[in-house]
Amino acid sequence: MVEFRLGTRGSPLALTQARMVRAALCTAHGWAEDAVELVVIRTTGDRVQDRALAEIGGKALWTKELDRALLAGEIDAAVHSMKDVETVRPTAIRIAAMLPRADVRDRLIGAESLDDLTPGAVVGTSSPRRRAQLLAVRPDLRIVLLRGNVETRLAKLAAGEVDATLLAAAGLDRLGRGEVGHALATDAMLPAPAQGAVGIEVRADDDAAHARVGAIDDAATHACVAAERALLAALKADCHSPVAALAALAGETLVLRGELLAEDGSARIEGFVEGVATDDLGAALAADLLARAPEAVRRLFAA
Ligand SMILES: NCc1[nH]cc(CCC(=O)O)c1CC(=O)O
Repeated sequence: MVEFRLGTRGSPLALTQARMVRAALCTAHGWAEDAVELVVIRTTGDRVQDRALAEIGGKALWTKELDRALLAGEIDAAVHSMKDVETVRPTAIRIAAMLPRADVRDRLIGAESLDDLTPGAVVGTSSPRRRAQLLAVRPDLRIVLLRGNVETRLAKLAAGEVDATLLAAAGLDRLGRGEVGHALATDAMLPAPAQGAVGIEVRADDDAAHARVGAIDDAATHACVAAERALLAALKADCHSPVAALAALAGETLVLRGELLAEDGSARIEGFVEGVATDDLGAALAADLLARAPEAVRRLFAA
């Protein structure tokens, strides 16, 4: 008997993550696997493959159709890569849980390290953050747009369309491609806010779904990702902004690192704050970074 309907995108990574959520729910509640039905929903981001996502209009590319299904009662919860979830969500929807976070790092594929990329190498990415971070250390690189799901990007690399690319370790690992590429230390390449985290959203008024999903929440991941998202929110930025952030918990203390970049990598402002995990940390770090950013960078944010 179906106890719970879980909405997900249909990409191989999304499906893998949805299956992980299903397994966690079944374990937590003693359900058989068929108690959780996976409902595949196609999003704008899945449909439009030929343009930079930032161009399509940015917001809600991966969430709008799942939001609609959730609010219409067609699904009880929606699974997302938290990295792709806007900071401002409909008030009728809330994040009920996050799975334990995976490897947060980016992997470089096509060279052993950033230093090993040949002069003028062509690196494919559709992420303004990765583009800016690459150019900050290697202004000689040619950064070109590379889109598609993880397997598509790897195929384009294999076909010689680009010399190298960067992908999240989390996605590669979850797809069983853990052998691909070389992980970059977070000091060299701070990840995107919420990278490696899978979140589950429910309707704000659905207390039953909230309780069921809340049972699988990883509190440490949730606190760290909330802090990273608070920084992004305070900057009025989104996943198409040249912003990196990573939080870590040491006991009760949360350390939030962040980075703003000029789109061409010509400026890079880094900082960190620490304290009790609240939204104030993100706001404090945003204010500090903006205060130290040159006008050309500040203009990109908090507009
Ligand atoms: N923006 C696409 C996206 N959203 C989540 C992941 C990977 C999994 C994750 O970071 O949680 C990816 C691909 C990538 O950046 O390599």
